[in-house]
Amino acid sequence: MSNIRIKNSKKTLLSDNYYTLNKFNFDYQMSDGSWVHQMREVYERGHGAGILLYNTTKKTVVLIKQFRLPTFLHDNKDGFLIEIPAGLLDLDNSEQCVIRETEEEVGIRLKSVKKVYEGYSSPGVLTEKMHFFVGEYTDDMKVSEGGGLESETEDIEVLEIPFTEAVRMLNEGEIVDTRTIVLLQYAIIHKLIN
Ligand SMILES: Nc1nc2c(ncn2[C@@H]2O[C@H](COP(=O)(O)OP(=O)(O)O[C@H]3O[C@H](CO)[C@@H](O)[C@H](O)[C@@H]3O)[C@@H](O)[C@H]2O)c(=O)[nH]1
Ligand SMILES: [Mg+2]
Repeated sequence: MSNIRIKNSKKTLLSDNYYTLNKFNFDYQMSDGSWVHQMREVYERGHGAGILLYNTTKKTVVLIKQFRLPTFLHDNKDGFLIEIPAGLLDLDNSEQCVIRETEEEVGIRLKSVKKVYEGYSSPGVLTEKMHFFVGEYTDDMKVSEGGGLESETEDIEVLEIPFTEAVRMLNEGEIVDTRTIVLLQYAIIHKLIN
């Protein structure tokens, strides 16, 4: 059996307002070799990068809080979510993107970052691949208040909190953003802060 298990793919545009939603009709070869017809909707909004900022002296991390409409529409009472700083990749590479987003969102100017994972955000429906970073910060890297771009009507609260408090929030279900969960777990596993 060939590695390529789909054929006769036909794409139909459903929406291209801000990002792009397409419907795909295609034939899919099942594991037993038979062919079936399938339809899937796929949302294309590019790729993303996010970072866990940590300070080994103060034993703190920097997270952000912002309104996320989809969470408000489902279960998240006031719609505000605690997250890692993150953004959509423009034409730049993921390191440059995450350094730019860090300065825009939390006002910290990083010199270097470390990529730790790449992973699909929601592979059943989104094309997006997320690039995960960690970065060490110190107080002298603070260059502004952050808060996001006014031109994009971003409204971001910056939270610098003890790592132990972030871990408590993770364990008690107060942090419900998957990307933030992933990087806090990375920090625990790799003992970024002792
Ligand atoms: N007008 C309009 N503006 C939009 C829309 N969607 C997004 N935007 C604008 O695009 C900006 C995107 O900000 P970024 O910081 O680049 O992205 P992000 O929303 O933080 O996304 C990050 O987190 C997502 C997880 O929720 C990730 O999916 C994404 O890859 C990235 O890491 C928003 O502030 C907003 O101004 C829309 O439908 N309409
Ligand atoms: Mg963002």
